Amino acid sequence: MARKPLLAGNWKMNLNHVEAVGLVQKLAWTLEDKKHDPDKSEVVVLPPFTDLRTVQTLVEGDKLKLGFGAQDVSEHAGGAYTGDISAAMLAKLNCSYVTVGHSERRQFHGEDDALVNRKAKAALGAGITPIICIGEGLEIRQAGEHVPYTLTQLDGALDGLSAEQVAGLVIAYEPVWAIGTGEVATPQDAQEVCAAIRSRIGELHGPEVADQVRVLYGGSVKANNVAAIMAQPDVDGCLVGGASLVVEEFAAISRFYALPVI
Ligand SMILES: O=C[C@H](O)COP(=O)(O)O
Repeated sequence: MARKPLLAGNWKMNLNHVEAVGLVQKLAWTLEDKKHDPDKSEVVVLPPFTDLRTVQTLVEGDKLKLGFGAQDVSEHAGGAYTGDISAAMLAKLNCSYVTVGHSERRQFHGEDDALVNRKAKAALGAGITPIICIGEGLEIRQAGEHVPYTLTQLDGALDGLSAEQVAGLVIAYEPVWAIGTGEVATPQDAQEVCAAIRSRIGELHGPEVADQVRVLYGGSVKANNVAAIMAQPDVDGCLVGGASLVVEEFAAISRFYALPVI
Protein backbone atom coordinates (compact mmCIF):
# COMPACT_ATOMS: atom_id res chain seq x y z
CA MET A 1 0.00 0.00 0.00
CA ALA A 2 1.15 3.55 -0.67
CA ARG A 3 2.29 5.42 2.39
CA LYS A 4 1.39 9.10 2.23
CA PRO A 5 4.46 11.26 2.90
CA LEU A 6 4.26 13.24 6.14
CA LEU A 7 6.14 16.50 6.61
CA ALA A 8 5.84 17.57 10.24
CA GLY A 9 7.17 20.87 11.58
CA ASN A 10 8.28 20.65 15.20
CA TRP A 11 8.40 24.25 16.39
CA LYS A 12 9.98 23.21 19.71
CA MET A 13 9.82 26.10 22.25
CA ASN A 14 9.41 28.81 19.62
CA LEU A 15 6.58 31.18 18.63
CA ASN A 16 3.85 32.45 20.94
CA HIS A 17 0.19 32.14 19.97
CA VAL A 18 0.17 35.49 18.16
CA GLU A 19 3.25 34.56 16.13
CA ALA A 20 1.67 31.15 15.45
CA VAL A 21 -1.22 32.83 13.64
CA GLY A 22 1.19 34.63 11.32
CA LEU A 23 3.18 31.51 10.50
CA VAL A 24 0.20 29.22 9.94
CA GLN A 25 -1.60 31.77 7.74
CA LYS A 26 1.50 32.44 5.65
CA LEU A 27 2.26 28.73 5.34
CA ALA A 28 -1.29 27.98 4.16
CA TRP A 29 -1.23 30.88 1.67
CA THR A 30 2.17 29.89 0.33
CA LEU A 31 1.11 26.27 -0.17
CA GLU A 32 -2.08 27.45 -1.87
CA ASP A 33 -0.15 29.87 -4.04
CA LYS A 34 2.33 27.18 -5.10
CA LYS A 35 -0.55 24.80 -5.79
CA HIS A 36 0.50 22.25 -3.21
CA ASP A 37 -1.13 18.88 -3.86
CA PRO A 38 -2.38 17.50 -0.52
CA ASP A 39 -2.53 14.03 -2.08
CA LYS A 40 1.24 14.12 -2.50
CA SER A 41 2.15 15.12 1.03
CA GLU A 42 0.49 15.65 4.40
CA VAL A 43 1.68 18.84 6.08
CA VAL A 44 1.48 19.13 9.86
CA VAL A 45 2.60 21.70 12.44
CA LEU A 46 3.51 20.84 16.03
CA PRO A 47 3.37 24.09 18.03
CA PRO A 48 3.89 24.58 21.77
CA PHE A 49 0.88 23.75 23.97
CA THR A 50 0.00 27.43 24.46
CA ASP A 51 -0.55 27.87 20.70
CA LEU A 52 -2.72 24.82 20.11
CA ARG A 53 -6.16 26.35 20.68
CA THR A 54 -5.29 29.26 18.40
CA VAL A 55 -3.92 26.99 15.67
CA GLN A 56 -6.97 24.72 15.94
CA THR A 57 -9.35 27.67 15.58
CA LEU A 58 -7.47 28.98 12.57
CA VAL A 59 -7.09 25.65 10.77
CA GLU A 60 -10.69 24.60 11.35
CA GLY A 61 -12.25 28.05 10.91
CA ASP A 62 -10.47 28.75 7.63
CA LYS A 63 -10.49 25.09 6.51
CA LEU A 64 -6.73 25.15 5.99
CA LYS A 65 -5.15 22.06 4.46
CA LEU A 66 -2.82 21.62 7.42
CA GLY A 67 -2.78 19.15 10.27
CA PHE A 68 -1.61 19.94 13.78
CA GLY A 69 -0.51 18.24 16.92
CA ALA A 70 1.51 18.59 20.12
CA GLN A 71 5.12 17.99 21.12
CA ASP A 72 4.53 15.94 24.26
CA VAL A 73 1.81 14.24 26.29
CA SER A 74 1.49 12.96 29.83
CA GLU A 75 1.49 9.23 30.47
CA HIS A 76 -1.32 9.87 32.98
CA ALA A 77 -5.02 10.31 32.26
CA GLY A 78 -5.46 13.18 34.73
CA GLY A 79 -4.99 14.28 38.31
CA ALA A 80 -2.22 15.80 40.42
CA TYR A 81 0.52 16.11 37.79
CA THR A 82 1.43 19.78 37.83
CA GLY A 83 2.43 21.14 34.47
CA ASP A 84 1.43 18.07 32.49
CA ILE A 85 -1.10 17.84 29.65
CA SER A 86 -3.21 14.73 29.09
CA ALA A 87 -3.97 12.95 25.84
CA ALA A 88 -7.67 13.62 26.39
CA MET A 89 -6.95 17.37 26.55
CA LEU A 90 -5.08 17.16 23.25
CA ALA A 91 -7.84 15.08 21.70
CA LYS A 92 -10.37 17.74 22.74
CA LEU A 93 -8.32 20.23 20.70
CA ASN A 94 -8.51 17.81 17.72
CA CYS A 95 -4.79 17.17 17.71
CA SER A 96 -4.02 14.42 15.19
CA TYR A 97 -0.43 13.82 16.27
CA VAL A 98 1.89 14.08 19.23
CA THR A 99 5.63 13.53 19.32
CA VAL A 100 6.81 11.25 22.11
CA GLY A 101 10.37 10.51 23.13
CA HIS A 102 11.97 13.38 21.23
CA SER A 103 15.71 13.37 22.01
CA GLU A 104 15.33 16.75 23.76
CA ARG A 105 12.73 15.21 26.11
CA ARG A 106 15.07 12.28 26.70
CA GLN A 107 18.04 14.61 27.30
CA PHE A 108 16.46 17.40 29.36
CA HIS A 109 13.64 15.49 31.09
CA GLY A 110 15.20 12.08 31.57
CA GLU A 111 12.61 10.23 29.48
CA ASP A 112 13.42 6.57 28.87
CA ASP A 113 11.99 3.93 26.56
CA ALA A 114 9.50 2.66 29.16
CA LEU A 115 8.06 6.16 29.64
CA VAL A 116 7.96 6.70 25.87
CA ASN A 117 5.99 3.45 25.61
CA ARG A 118 3.48 4.62 28.24
CA LYS A 119 3.10 7.99 26.52
CA ALA A 120 2.54 6.30 23.16
CA LYS A 121 -0.17 4.15 24.76
CA ALA A 122 -1.77 7.24 26.32
CA ALA A 123 -1.87 8.96 22.93
CA LEU A 124 -3.29 5.91 21.16
CA GLY A 125 -5.92 5.55 23.88
CA ALA A 126 -7.17 9.04 23.02
CA GLY A 127 -7.15 8.42 19.27
CA ILE A 128 -4.01 10.49 18.64
CA THR A 129 -1.20 9.18 16.44
CA PRO A 130 2.11 9.18 18.31
CA ILE A 131 5.21 10.19 16.38
CA ILE A 132 7.72 8.06 18.27
CA CYS A 133 11.21 9.56 18.10
CA ILE A 134 14.30 7.35 18.27
CA GLY A 135 17.91 7.76 17.25
CA GLU A 136 21.50 7.54 18.38
CA GLY A 137 24.02 10.06 19.67
CA LEU A 138 27.39 10.75 18.09
CA GLU A 139 29.41 8.29 20.18
CA ILE A 140 27.07 5.43 19.30
CA ARG A 141 27.28 6.33 15.62
CA GLN A 142 31.07 6.51 15.73
CA ALA A 143 31.15 3.09 17.38
CA GLY A 144 29.04 1.74 14.51
CA GLU A 145 26.26 0.72 16.92
CA HIS A 146 23.56 3.02 15.55
CA VAL A 147 21.29 0.30 14.14
CA PRO A 148 21.11 -1.99 17.20
CA TYR A 149 20.89 1.03 19.54
CA THR A 150 17.98 2.54 17.63
CA LEU A 151 16.18 -0.81 17.33
CA THR A 152 16.44 -1.31 21.10
CA GLN A 153 14.72 2.06 21.55
CA LEU A 154 12.10 0.93 19.02
CA ASP A 155 11.45 -2.35 20.84
CA GLY A 156 10.99 -0.48 24.12
CA ALA A 157 8.62 2.05 22.58
CA LEU A 158 6.45 -0.62 20.92
CA ASP A 159 6.23 -2.99 23.88
CA GLY A 160 2.69 -4.31 24.34
CA LEU A 161 1.19 -2.53 21.32
CA SER A 162 -1.05 -4.53 19.01
CA ALA A 163 -0.27 -5.05 15.32
CA GLU A 164 -3.17 -2.75 14.45
CA GLN A 165 -1.81 -0.01 16.71
CA VAL A 166 1.71 -0.36 15.30
CA ALA A 167 0.43 -0.17 11.71
CA GLY A 168 -0.97 3.31 12.39
CA LEU A 169 2.14 4.68 14.10
CA VAL A 170 4.68 7.16 12.85
CA ILE A 171 8.29 6.44 13.80
CA ALA A 172 10.80 9.28 13.46
CA TYR A 173 14.46 8.35 13.15
CA GLU A 174 16.45 11.32 14.38
CA PRO A 175 20.20 10.86 14.82
CA VAL A 176 20.91 13.22 17.71
CA TRP A 177 24.18 14.40 16.14
CA ALA A 178 22.21 15.76 13.18
CA ILE A 179 19.64 17.76 15.17
CA GLY A 180 20.03 21.51 14.93
CA THR A 181 23.68 21.11 13.98
CA GLY A 182 23.48 21.51 10.22
CA GLU A 183 25.14 18.07 10.15
CA VAL A 184 22.55 16.24 8.06
CA ALA A 185 22.79 12.47 7.74
CA THR A 186 23.33 11.37 4.17
CA PRO A 187 20.27 9.98 2.38
CA GLN A 188 21.98 6.58 2.61
CA ASP A 189 22.42 6.96 6.39
CA ALA A 190 18.73 7.79 6.72
CA GLN A 191 17.72 4.89 4.48
CA GLU A 192 19.91 2.39 6.36
CA VAL A 193 18.22 3.01 9.71
CA CYS A 194 14.70 3.64 8.38
CA ALA A 195 14.90 0.31 6.50
CA ALA A 196 16.14 -1.43 9.66
CA ILE A 197 13.19 0.04 11.60
CA ARG A 198 10.71 -1.24 9.02
CA SER A 199 12.36 -4.62 8.94
CA ARG A 200 12.21 -4.91 12.74
CA ILE A 201 8.50 -4.05 12.67
CA GLY A 202 8.10 -6.78 10.05
CA GLU A 203 9.77 -9.29 12.37
CA LEU A 204 7.48 -8.25 15.23
CA HIS A 205 4.17 -7.88 13.38
CA GLY A 206 4.55 -9.17 9.84
CA PRO A 207 5.14 -7.59 6.44
CA GLU A 208 1.70 -5.99 6.07
CA VAL A 209 2.15 -3.97 9.24
CA ALA A 210 5.70 -3.04 8.25
CA ASP A 211 4.39 -1.88 4.90
CA GLN A 212 1.86 0.48 6.51
CA VAL A 213 3.89 2.16 9.23
CA ARG A 214 5.37 5.52 8.27
CA VAL A 215 9.03 6.09 9.08
CA LEU A 216 10.32 9.67 9.04
CA TYR A 217 13.83 11.09 9.08
CA GLY A 218 14.67 14.15 11.21
CA GLY A 219 17.84 16.21 11.61
CA SER A 220 18.79 19.40 9.76
CA VAL A 221 16.28 18.82 6.96
CA LYS A 222 16.18 21.81 4.61
CA ALA A 223 14.69 22.60 1.20
CA ASN A 224 18.04 21.85 -0.42
CA ASN A 225 18.40 18.32 0.97
CA VAL A 226 14.82 17.09 1.43
CA ALA A 227 14.29 15.70 -2.08
CA ALA A 228 17.27 13.34 -1.89
CA ILE A 229 16.21 12.14 1.57
CA MET A 230 12.62 11.61 0.42
CA ALA A 231 13.84 9.66 -2.62
CA GLN A 232 14.91 6.83 -0.28
CA PRO A 233 12.44 3.93 -0.39
CA ASP A 234 12.00 3.58 3.39
CA VAL A 235 11.79 7.29 4.23
CA ASP A 236 8.14 8.34 4.33
CA GLY A 237 8.55 11.89 5.52
CA CYS A 238 10.56 14.27 7.66
CA LEU A 239 10.35 15.72 11.16
CA VAL A 240 11.61 19.25 10.66
CA GLY A 241 12.83 21.54 13.44
CA GLY A 242 14.53 24.84 12.61
CA ALA A 243 13.43 24.98 8.97
CA SER A 244 9.76 24.65 9.98
CA LEU A 245 9.95 28.15 11.49
CA VAL A 246 10.73 29.69 8.09
CA VAL A 247 7.63 29.71 5.91
CA GLU A 248 9.36 29.58 2.50
CA GLU A 249 11.63 26.75 3.66
CA PHE A 250 8.89 24.63 5.17
CA ALA A 251 6.57 25.23 2.22
CA ALA A 252 9.34 24.06 -0.12
CA ILE A 253 10.04 21.04 2.11
CA SER A 254 6.31 20.24 2.08
CA ARG A 255 6.47 20.31 -1.73
CA PHE A 256 9.58 18.08 -1.86
CA TYR A 257 8.00 16.20 -4.77
CA ALA A 258 8.44 19.30 -6.96
CA LEU A 259 12.14 19.75 -6.08
CA PRO A 260 15.08 18.29 -8.01
CA VAL A 261 17.00 15.47 -6.31
CA ILE A 262 20.49 16.90 -5.81
O1 LIG B 1 12.09 17.45 15.69
C1 LIG B 1 12.91 17.89 14.89
C2 LIG B 1 14.31 17.55 15.00
O2 LIG B 1 14.78 17.67 16.30
C3 LIG B 1 15.19 18.16 13.95
O3 LIG B 1 15.50 19.50 14.25
P1 LIG B 1 16.34 20.35 13.18
O4 LIG B 1 15.58 20.23 11.88
O5 LIG B 1 16.36 21.73 13.72
O6 LIG B 1 17.70 19.71 13.07
